[in-house]
Amino acid sequence: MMPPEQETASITTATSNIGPSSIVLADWTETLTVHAEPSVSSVNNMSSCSQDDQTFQAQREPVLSRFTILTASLRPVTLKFADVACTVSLSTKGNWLTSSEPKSTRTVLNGVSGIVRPGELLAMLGPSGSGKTTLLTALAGRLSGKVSGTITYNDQPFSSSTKRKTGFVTQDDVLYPHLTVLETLTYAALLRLPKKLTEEEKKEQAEWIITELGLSRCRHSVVGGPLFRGISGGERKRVSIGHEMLVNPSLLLLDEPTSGLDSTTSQRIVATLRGLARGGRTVITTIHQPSSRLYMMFDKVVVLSEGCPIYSGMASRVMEYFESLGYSPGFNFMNPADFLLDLANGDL
Ligand SMILES: Nc1ncnc2c1ncn2[C@@H]1O[C@H](COP(=O)(O)OP(=O)(O)OP(=O)(O)O)[C@@H](O)[C@H]1O
Repeated sequence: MMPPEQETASITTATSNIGPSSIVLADWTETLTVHAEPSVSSVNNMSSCSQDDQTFQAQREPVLSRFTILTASLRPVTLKFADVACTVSLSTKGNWLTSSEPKSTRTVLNGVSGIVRPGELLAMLGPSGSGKTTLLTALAGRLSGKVSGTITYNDQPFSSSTKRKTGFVTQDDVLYPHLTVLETLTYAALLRLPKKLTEEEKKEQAEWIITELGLSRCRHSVVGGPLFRGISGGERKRVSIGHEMLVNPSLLLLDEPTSGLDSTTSQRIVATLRGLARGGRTVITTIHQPSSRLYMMFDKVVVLSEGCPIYSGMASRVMEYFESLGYSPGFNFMNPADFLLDLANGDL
């Protein structure tokens, strides 16, 4: 049921809001702007991936030199995945509860394909257990050995260079509960940024992230943990995203960045991700049940049902595609994400 990728249209949609000078990330309490990024045309005119990247890079350089150290290291990544499958072993040996059983396997992903270019935000949708996290982990290069199919980054296999360009925000973030937001990001900056930067420059980058992600109000609050209260869930997610943003990843993958958050905070986080994508990054996120407002911010979606793709392509074309197959929502104004989840659950 998966349609072919329709790339020409996707690029136009994905980049239509890119401005030449600055990008508003999200409407947090502070005014948030991110440095100048590539012009619309630099991404719109892409024809092949490698050519895309060269054009993109060439047009970025003069602009980048005016901005932060973080932006200057950006290297666009085009991620392609084809026929990705993953099988896991279920039981290997018996224990005192169960008798010894023959080794069995389960296919948790099967035949998933897609492409995400710099400037695009791709969302993976599907019911719980459909394989979203597994696919995200595979795309982050963290499932080697268990995955078949092809996953390439600028037409190359995963490498240590790709790893350096990749940020991965997991569902269960690991942050030190006793540190404040400022301390968390400053220590991360001191440890993770290149040695060629001075301590002052590294601290500046941590400050920059705090402003960009609207964390100024809670900069001196402790992160907290299960045993004592700290910052809110949404702020915590933003600290985790900031932690990965510090190394200015060209490829950013996030597992459920909006889980447990109210719709306004979720919208701000997705707007931030979209802003990061518009800055020339390739951004991929899993998401459970996005509202229609969130759905509209996605450039592309991959919809999984029991590990199999039922759609991979432009977010804006999904209804049109399923209507052409004879599936349509019962009424006019249905959230596309709800419709897709009903389909993936086999409820339509
Ligand atoms: N190593 C493993 N061993 C056994 N089963 C696994 C393993 N990894 C994944 N699975 C199974 O694969 C399926 C897909 O898991 P995955 O975490 O990718 O789903 P998901 O769509 O992200 O779910 P959720 O939305 O609930 O987080 C699940 O049924 C899970 O139990």
